[in-house]
Amino acid sequence: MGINFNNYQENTKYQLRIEPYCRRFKQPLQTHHGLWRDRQGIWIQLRPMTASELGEEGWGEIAPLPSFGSENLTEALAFCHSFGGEISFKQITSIPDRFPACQFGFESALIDLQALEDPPHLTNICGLLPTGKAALDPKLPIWNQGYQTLKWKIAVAEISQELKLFQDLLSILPEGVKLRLDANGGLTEQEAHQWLQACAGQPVEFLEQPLGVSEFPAMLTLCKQYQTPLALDESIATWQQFLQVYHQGWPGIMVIKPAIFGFPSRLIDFCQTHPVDIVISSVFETAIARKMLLRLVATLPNLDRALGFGTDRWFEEGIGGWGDGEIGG
Ligand SMILES: O=C(O)CCC(=O)c1ccccc1C(=O)O
Ligand SMILES: [Mg+2]
Repeated sequence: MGINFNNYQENTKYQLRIEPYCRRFKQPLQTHHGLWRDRQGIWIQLRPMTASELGEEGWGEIAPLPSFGSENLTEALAFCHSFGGEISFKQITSIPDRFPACQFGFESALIDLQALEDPPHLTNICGLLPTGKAALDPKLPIWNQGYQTLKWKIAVAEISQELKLFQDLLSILPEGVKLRLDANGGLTEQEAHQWLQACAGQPVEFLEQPLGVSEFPAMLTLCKQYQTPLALDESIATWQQFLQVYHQGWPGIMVIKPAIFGFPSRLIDFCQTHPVDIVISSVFETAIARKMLLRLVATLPNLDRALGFGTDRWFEEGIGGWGDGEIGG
């Protein structure tokens, strides 16, 4: 199923409401990009201005991530305000590629207006461990929430120290659980070799973005040298980068963050016509964007890998798309 907007909707103008938000994490997240304490973004609401078959209102969320190449919050907010409280279907489908988070937010709101059924709840989620030694605390709730896949950020401390922590982590990893290691582009080539050697024979699903965006050829080489699969994230954060990497024949996994990837309809069209091994991942968006992500998950073919939605449990209140129950099964 692609996304078809009916003619009725194409001729519609919408009243636009803009609501910036800020949500704090329970604890900051340490990554190679730095320390992250809260999530700021914009909720938007569209209301058709003429009588229509559509719902009365549609919600979308703009959750920029400038460190991955999207517009920043100030740019997104100025863009939203430039419409003076009214926007047309044509204006939405013409949002330029330099506003990928806005493309996602506005098209999500159009899709929400079609009043489709609520997307299904999910179970195959990858949990997000705290960074560093904190992951080793056996009292962390995450160890008892039924996750079959857990992500751990690396490239934040000195490598020999991290490799030692990795061994400790492996020793407490429950039977059958797999790890995803995310370096956020922070390793040197030599360190990437050290990590991939340490991963041999271990329950590691993949190593994500070992090297920086400019080092694509080196990652292509690494892919061929080790059993542990590699995944690209920062390298394919924008649509243009994604297409380039795809056409250069990347044989590994691709982590897609729909909230910063532009129009959801474009992603659906691409995945329905090209075989790709993708992981859908969160950017700490809230429940409104999450609803669109769940709709995507229900629509995209061949999504066999756990979803990178473990970010929900980092917020103060439950905003997840699957209630407060246990995950897994
Ligand atoms: O993908 C996941 O499992 C969790 C999400 C995650 O790691 C993340 C969240 C926000 C910004 C960047 C990243 C990342 O994958 O690097
Ligand atoms: Mg990543």
